[in-house]
Amino acid sequence: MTLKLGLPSKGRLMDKAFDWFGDRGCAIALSGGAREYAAAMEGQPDVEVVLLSAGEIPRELAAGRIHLGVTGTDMVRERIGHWQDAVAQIAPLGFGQADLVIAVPQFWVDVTGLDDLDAAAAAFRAQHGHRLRIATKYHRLVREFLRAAGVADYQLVDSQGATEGTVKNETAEAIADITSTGETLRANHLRILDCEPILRSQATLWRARAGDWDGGAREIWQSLAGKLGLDPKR
Ligand SMILES: Nc1ncnc2c1ncn2[C@@H]1O[C@H](COP(=O)(O)OP(=O)(O)OP(=O)(O)O)[C@@H](O)[C@H]1O
Ligand SMILES: O=P(O)(O)OC[C@H]1O[C@H](OP(=O)(O)OP(=O)(O)O)[C@H](O)[C@@H]1O
Repeated sequence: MTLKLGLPSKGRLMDKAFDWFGDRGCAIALSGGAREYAAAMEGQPDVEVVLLSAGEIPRELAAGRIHLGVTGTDMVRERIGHWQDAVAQIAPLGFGQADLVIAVPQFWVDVTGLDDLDAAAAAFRAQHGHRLRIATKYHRLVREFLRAAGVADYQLVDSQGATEGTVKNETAEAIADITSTGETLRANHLRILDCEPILRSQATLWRARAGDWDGGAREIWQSLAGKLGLDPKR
């Protein structure tokens, strides 16, 4: 029996996740070449490191195919309905911080807050005969947020990457995406709406509620949690 730990398979999130475990005495290293999606935790043959797309880790956790996983809060909340029923949040990891925000063109000088967006959306529909388009990959989170804010006259258009470019490309009037430094938004002449972010996200260690925990995985996790200084009961 092994404990399956899902980690992001590339980029900053992978490097920082490896560092986080390494800093706590559980070094993880790629076990094949740099391009082979294989890694192992030193001295822990009972922990199987599974490298996955950050966006797919929520699904694997929810299905119980991995016991533990590292991915952003945004990914879990967007991709798992009733996420608390499917996963337990073990610990925020202190990296991958980013805010999910709504941004509009800088030249929309009359639109600063959510009320203005609502008004602009109604005016847009009256003028153009279709709803204002907001490009995003965070459909669930944006819908919930705008419903709570009373903004209804919009439509979401799916954008799985380069979302900030959709306004210039005229496939959307506004966007909702993750930002950390704000550079990508500024470079694309967009301005964040003056309101709380939809979500403040960071990389987090999650535990699957489903899956096979009884054949030894629970004990491996309890031992690993001790090494990592985490609460094994979470
Ligand atoms: N600029 C950023 N700064 C910090 N964290 C970020 C930034 N952009 C994205 N993230 C976080 O990184 C995680 C992965 O996001 P992203 O959408 O970039 O996945 P990806 O790189 O496309 O990965 P994959 O394609 O493998 O799913 C998310 O939790 C997200 O919040
Ligand atoms: O506020 P900033 O510091 O400019 O960061 C924001 C950018 O970072 C993420 O993109 P990433 O580089 O991860 O690539 P992606 O767009 O392909 O997901 C996100 O989608 C933004 O585009």
